[in-house]
Amino acid sequence: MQEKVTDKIKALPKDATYFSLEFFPPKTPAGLQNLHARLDRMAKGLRPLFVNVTWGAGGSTATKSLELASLCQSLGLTTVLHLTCTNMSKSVLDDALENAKLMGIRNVLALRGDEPRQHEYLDVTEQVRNGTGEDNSEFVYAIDLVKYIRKQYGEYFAIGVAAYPEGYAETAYPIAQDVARDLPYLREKTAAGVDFIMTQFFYDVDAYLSFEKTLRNDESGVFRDIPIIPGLMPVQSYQIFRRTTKLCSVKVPAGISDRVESVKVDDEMVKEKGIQILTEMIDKIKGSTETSGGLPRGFHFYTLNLEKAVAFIVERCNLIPELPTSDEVAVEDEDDEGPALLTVNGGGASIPRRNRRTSSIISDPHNRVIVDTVSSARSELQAEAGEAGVPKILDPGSQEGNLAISEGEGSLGREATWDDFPNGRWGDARSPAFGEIDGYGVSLHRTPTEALRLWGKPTSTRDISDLFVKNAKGELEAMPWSEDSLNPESFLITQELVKMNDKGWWTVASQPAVNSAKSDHPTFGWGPKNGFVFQKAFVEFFILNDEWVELRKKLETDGKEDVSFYAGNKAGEFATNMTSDSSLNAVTWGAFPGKEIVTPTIIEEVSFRAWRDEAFDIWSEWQRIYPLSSATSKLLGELKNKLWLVTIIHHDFVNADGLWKDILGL
Ligand SMILES: Cc1cc2nc3c(=O)[nH]c(=O)nc-3n(C[C@H](O)[C@H](O)[C@H](O)COP(=O)(O)OP(=O)(O)OC[C@H]3O[C@@H](n4cnc5c(N)ncnc54)[C@H](O)[C@@H]3O)c2cc1C
Ligand SMILES: NC(=O)c1ccc[n+]([C@@H]2O[C@H](COP(=O)([O-])OP(=O)(O)OC[C@H]3O[C@@H](n4cnc5c(N)ncnc54)[C@H](O)[C@@H]3O)[C@@H](O)[C@H]2O)c1
Repeated sequence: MQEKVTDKIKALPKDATYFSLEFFPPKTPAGLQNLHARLDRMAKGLRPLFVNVTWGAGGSTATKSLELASLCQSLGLTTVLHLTCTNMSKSVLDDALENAKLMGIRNVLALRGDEPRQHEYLDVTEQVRNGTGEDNSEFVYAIDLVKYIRKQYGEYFAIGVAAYPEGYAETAYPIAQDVARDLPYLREKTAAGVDFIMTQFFYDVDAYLSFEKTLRNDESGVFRDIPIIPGLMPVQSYQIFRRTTKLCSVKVPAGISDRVESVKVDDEMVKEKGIQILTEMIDKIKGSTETSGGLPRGFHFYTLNLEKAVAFIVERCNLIPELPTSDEVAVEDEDDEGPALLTVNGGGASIPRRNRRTSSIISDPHNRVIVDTVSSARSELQAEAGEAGVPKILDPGSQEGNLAISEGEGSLGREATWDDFPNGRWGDARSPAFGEIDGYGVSLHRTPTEALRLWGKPTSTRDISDLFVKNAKGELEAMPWSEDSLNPESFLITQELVKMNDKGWWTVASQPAVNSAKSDHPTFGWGPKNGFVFQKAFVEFFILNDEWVELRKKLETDGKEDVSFYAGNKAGEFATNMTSDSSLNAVTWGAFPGKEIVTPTIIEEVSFRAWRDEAFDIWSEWQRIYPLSSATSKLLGELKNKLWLVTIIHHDFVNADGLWKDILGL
């Protein structure tokens, strides 16, 4: 039976610090396998007090979230399962709570999720999935979930809720974020039986401390001695920083934004600056004891399933707890479940020992490197031991070794942090971070009001083409598939994108070819200084079935030598000209002094398939903002069944016009 996080916090000395790590269910099976290794390493090297597992709004990740929660439990990590309550069947909720209990989970973060949808917006399949046949209208706000869990499970679960230090951002209504407006609701929600509060991330520490003070001094007294755990988002990359702060309406104080902006073309420097910024933020919060409620200070990290930045931050801030004494640690046997660890005495170099269960991921090329490294490192170790003539002492704790690996030290560290440059969300599908920005599931990232403002009520394919054309010209800031405006590099191919969209080949992603640019190039640059970066042109777009049949013939004859393509539709049909399902296409790569070639963007079948499903779900998400009987809902519903999503990669990156002129005939 696992512990409640509140009991673990209570057991700490009052002046102690602790931290928690949040993970989301990876999009691909390989991502989950790699997260397993990562979680294991972070559990041993960083020793968080607990971990959180996110939940896709509307129950969209129900199975995967429970799977990940179970993995965390199996690694001995105290787990907080997030749960949302709107737009999903009560039976999904009941199953989740029951499964959580069966797994021994004692902690739930009770959330609302998206705004509840009205009946006239739900189609039949949705009504079945959402259980609108069963009445789930009792769930409108998170407080309803808190009350429900208390009613059904008494004190079994420790219940946490979300709070917003800068005020809740509700773009559906034209009102500014306002802590004072939220306060009565947060008070009521907390009084309904809440044990701890976790906050939205922020970069403005003064705003956070003022929020904390407001809560502690609230005359109701409900916040006086409840754990309030500030949320922190490490700066993983410039793009992710920009995107997440914008999506969550998080303010960035000028001092912080200047520091990140000043190094934005150097990914390593961005990460390093981010580590410094977070370290300073944590130190300031640690130093502010008068609003801590007399409780140990906790910090919650939104990891985005990456490890390097978090490992550095918790180490620099001295948040990693001491190891238990040696008699509390059981020595793991080679046949045990879970990787055991070998450490050279006092040397800080640790070597994960593979066991049967983890051997299945050896088929992954990245992990193959790990295994090779392990065996060579092991023989080095043996040789060393032989020369010295004394056997090395095993240290199964090996916190330092794991920490060094999480921070990227040595060849094992390079393998642990191989996905540390996720340029855009869509790096390598084997990365646990692949394809996500918050782990809350498929979303328009817009409220219905905002979506209507942007995209209106299209009733014909011409209307849809017009929206895509405006987006390609930079006149419309977002489309359902591209939540941000196009990157400056896309303006090199504006004419081509406009032509495609105008003829109804609706583009959602693209890049021009680049036959080498300096890594600090204002438009194409990324990665560390003094490097050179390259790109193959690619374009991804929706196309109507009949036109795809024609285009495919052309690709298979004219383009045979120079292009790879992947195509798929909502019904699950799939087409490619690649001969093996394991072949991949590096479309962006960089050569940097002292480093192997870095390939941050890879297009391959597994990532295409994962994205294809999501891309068609986004059509459904868009459709859902219109009443079911409306012409727009009908149009979007029909279109998603008639379209193919196609990605075409042009390999001859020296010929910058090749894709657009020779292949697509634009
Ligand atoms: C730490 C954290 C973790 C999260 N994890 C997830 C996750 O795993 N999956 C996911 O989908 N989302 C997650 N979210 C996002 C969350 O679901 C959304 O922000 C959601 O829109 C609001 O959820 P809530 O629980 O804060 O809602 P609520 O507490 O219901 O509040 C929502 C808004 O309604 C207002 N309100 C509350 N009660 C009333 C009332 N009676 N009358 C009028 N207004 C009221 C509140 O002031 C607030 O403005 C997370 C957010 C945070 C901060
Ligand atoms: N083929 C795959 O395997 C795969 C997998 C996942 C995601 N994706 C694509 O990546 C996109 C999001 O990933 P990201 O966050 O890394 O992308 P991003 O937002 O960084 O965009 C990638 C590139 O596409 C350009 N772009 C954006 N919107 C466009 C549009 N409407 N038309 C033409 N070009 C556009 C951007 O300017 C940028 O250069 C998805 O929309 C999807 O199309 C592809």
